[in-house]
Amino acid sequence: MPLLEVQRAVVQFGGVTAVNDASFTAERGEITGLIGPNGAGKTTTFNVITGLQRPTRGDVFFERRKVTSLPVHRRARRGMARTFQRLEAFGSLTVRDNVRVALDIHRGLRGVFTASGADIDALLARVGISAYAAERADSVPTGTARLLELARCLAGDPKLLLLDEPSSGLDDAETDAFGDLLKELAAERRGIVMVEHDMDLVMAVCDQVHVLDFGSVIASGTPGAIRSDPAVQKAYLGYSDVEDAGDHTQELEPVPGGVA
Ligand SMILES: Nc1ncnc2c1ncn2[C@@H]1O[C@H](COP(=O)(O)OP(=O)(O)OP(=O)(O)O)[C@@H](O)[C@H]1O
Repeated sequence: MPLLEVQRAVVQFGGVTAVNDASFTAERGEITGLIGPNGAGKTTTFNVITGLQRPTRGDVFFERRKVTSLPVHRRARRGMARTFQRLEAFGSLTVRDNVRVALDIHRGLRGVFTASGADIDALLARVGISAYAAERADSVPTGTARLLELARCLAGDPKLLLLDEPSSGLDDAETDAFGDLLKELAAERRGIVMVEHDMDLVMAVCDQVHVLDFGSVIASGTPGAIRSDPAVQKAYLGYSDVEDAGDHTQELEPVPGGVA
């Protein structure tokens, strides 16, 4: 039984169908990629999973239980954590105090109110931002702020991590280290679902990839299968034929002005 199951989700905003009968799963211990061109419905799908958006139709199951109508905080309490495309840390607090607050909130829910320094240090070290501990969160580079978001999520020891474009702002070396960290987190039996535009990262770390286009899941499979899927190449590159796509099949980079 999958950790997460999205079943025939539909989200309509007036006349716009942002998510169109989308079904997919994510497993414990695996990294699942959710990819697709701009406007494909990825963020809306995340909102449906976490409870920010009630689907027009369809359901979400987490650990076999239907959570479609549960509010965000109750899903969080069951073990879902999410980072946002837009950064959410407290800008005027230090990086260290942001992690402290996150730990206090999560532990407070369990009746323990003081985060130990060692726990904070461990989380900062885990995501590789110890050097920034004393800096204000609004003064650190974007990539560091994204890693801070991840540390804040991990403070709750989540079963499912939903990451919205986590590598944006990271340089190549940081992205490689981040990929290794994701694999470690998955090896701890967490499920990870990642919306990500960096196809090299997606191809390197994901166990399964689901491709959204105009709100529909047009392909699901391993990175290798996805890369050679003609429907995916068409959505990303405007090619309908694998042969036509030529060397671009290795890249899967969205074309500027392509499907939006
Ligand atoms: N609150 C809203 N009201 C109306 N339309 C919306 C709303 N939110 C999203 N949409 C529309 O739904 C579609 C899917 O948007 P969504 O942000 O989920 O796509 P996305 O795949 O995350 O895009 P991106 O890669 O650019 O972040 C788009 O056409 C978008 O304009």
